[in-house]
Amino acid sequence: MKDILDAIQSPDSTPADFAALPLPESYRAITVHKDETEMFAGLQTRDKDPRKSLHLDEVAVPELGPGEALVAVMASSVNYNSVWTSIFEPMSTFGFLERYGRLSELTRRHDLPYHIIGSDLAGVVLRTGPGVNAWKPGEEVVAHCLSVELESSDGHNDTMLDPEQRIWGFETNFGGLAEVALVKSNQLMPKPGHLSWEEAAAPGLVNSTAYRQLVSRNGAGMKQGDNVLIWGASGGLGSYATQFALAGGANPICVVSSPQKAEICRAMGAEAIIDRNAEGYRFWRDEHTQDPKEWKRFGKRIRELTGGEDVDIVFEHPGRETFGASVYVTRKGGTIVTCASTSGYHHEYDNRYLWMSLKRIIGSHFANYREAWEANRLVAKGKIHPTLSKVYSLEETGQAAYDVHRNLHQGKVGVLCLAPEEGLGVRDEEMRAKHLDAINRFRNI
Ligand SMILES: C/C=C/C(=O)SCCNC(=O)CCNC(=O)[C@H](O)C(C)(C)COP(=O)(O)OP(=O)(O)OC[C@H]1O[C@@H](n2cnc3c(N)ncnc32)[C@H](O)[C@@H]1OP(=O)(O)O
Ligand SMILES: NC(=O)C1=CN([C@@H]2O[C@H](COP(=O)(O)OP(=O)(O)OC[C@H]3O[C@@H](n4cnc5c(N)ncnc54)[C@H](OP(=O)(O)O)[C@@H]3O)[C@@H](O)[C@H]2O)C=CC1
Repeated sequence: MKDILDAIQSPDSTPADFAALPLPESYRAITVHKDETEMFAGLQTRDKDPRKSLHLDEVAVPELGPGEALVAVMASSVNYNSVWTSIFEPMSTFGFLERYGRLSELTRRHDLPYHIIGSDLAGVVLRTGPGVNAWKPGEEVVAHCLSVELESSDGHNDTMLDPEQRIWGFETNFGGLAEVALVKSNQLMPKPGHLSWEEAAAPGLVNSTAYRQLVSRNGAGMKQGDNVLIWGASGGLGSYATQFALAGGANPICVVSSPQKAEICRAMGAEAIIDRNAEGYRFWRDEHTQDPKEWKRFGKRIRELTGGEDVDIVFEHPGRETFGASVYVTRKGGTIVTCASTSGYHHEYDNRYLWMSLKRIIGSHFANYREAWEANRLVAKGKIHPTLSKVYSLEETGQAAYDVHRNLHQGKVGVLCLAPEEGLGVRDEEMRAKHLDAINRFRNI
């Protein structure tokens, strides 16, 4: 592993040097264990502690198949799907690995008693499998997390519709929170040269998801001037949705839960901000009953901020807690676009406000190949910036996931894998200098 790191850090290394480097037999990786899936039985969701279930293990390097690449991972990031994996909710991810393992001789590799997690990476290609021509050892890359087989025509127009669509590092093994990762080569994209390893690893999953959900015609198809209500506007998804809204000439109405988070949204350029904590919205009177008066109070607040307009789009992900309010405050003909249900997946809303006002609910999930590429291109062009706040070592991944689980973080939380320190891997200092303030906006707050 040391030789690999030395090659990555040497400016003189050539593709041939990388191709000639022997692969290690094993590497360090963050895992959950199949024999521990019941460890939190009986606990409330918030009390399930990722620090207890996430392990740092030495694991074997997987066999490389056709169309695949092994990547030396310099940095990764924590996504909420890793939190779900670590607390075994809504189900253990080992069921996904077993199902994938049944697909073919080659996919059987994924069905192991340990699951190497992580759905983002920035690093360097070490080896490519047969049939890979577009990528070579030594190339600096990021990887998006869409894994598809594309054997069915269902996914040939929109790769998210492939019946064998999976999220790498969540529904497949050999993810990015590790020193080495196995990906399909069409997950690879060029690493933006003006970013460090940990900055480059931060946007991938959430940036691509927010792009499809908000910008793409497969999602809400946001246009100039749209009022966009963004829940968790300084969080993982929300910090990119806010940037897309601002960059696309829309008007984000950012919902956050503290003055500090409100300040971050202001620093990004948003003006309409709601501190849901300070304003004390209680959309649920009790576990079973919502309070439409609170929906209305929330709607009035939005109208105050927009000069009397309702929102064209709601960028939804909290789910049960907020969904009734989201449907209510959407304008006639508007769109609620949802990609998650952090607070509960059984939503309740008053359907009269949906059908009588001709609103639409759109389900959105990650991004297709093209959308992920377009989202990465915007980062590479300095139009969208990483929202990295804090960086942990690989050993500390449990703590990093705990922070995200307990909503103690801002934006994105990074993890150094092979990178010995922060700030390495920048290749375009001139471009970086132009965007430095924006790149550092979330740091250490
Ligand atoms: C990029 C980052 C993303 C995120 O962070 S997202 C947030 C994290 N993700 C989640 O929380 C989602 C986790 N996944 C799940 O909870 C489950 O994954 C799903 C609920 C999505 C699906 O459940 P399942 O049990 O895996 O799938 P089924 O489709 O219900 O299949 C079970 C059996 O039911 C059959 N079936 C499906 N649809 C129908 C139908 N319409 N009529 C009759 N049968 C149906 C299937 O074929 C299959 O059958 P057979 O077991 O024999 O293979
Ligand atoms: N389908 C897909 O492709 C994807 C789905 N997801 C899912 O989306 C969800 C969010 O992910 P991500 O943005 O990375 O997570 P983060 O935790 O980084 O951000 C979410 C933000 O939502 C806000 N929030 C949380 N709970 C509530 C609530 N009950 N009511 C209102 N606001 C709330 C919080 O902001 P504040 O406290 O400031 O209001 C929080 O910071 C997760 O469930 C994740 O699994 C994520 C990426 C892709």
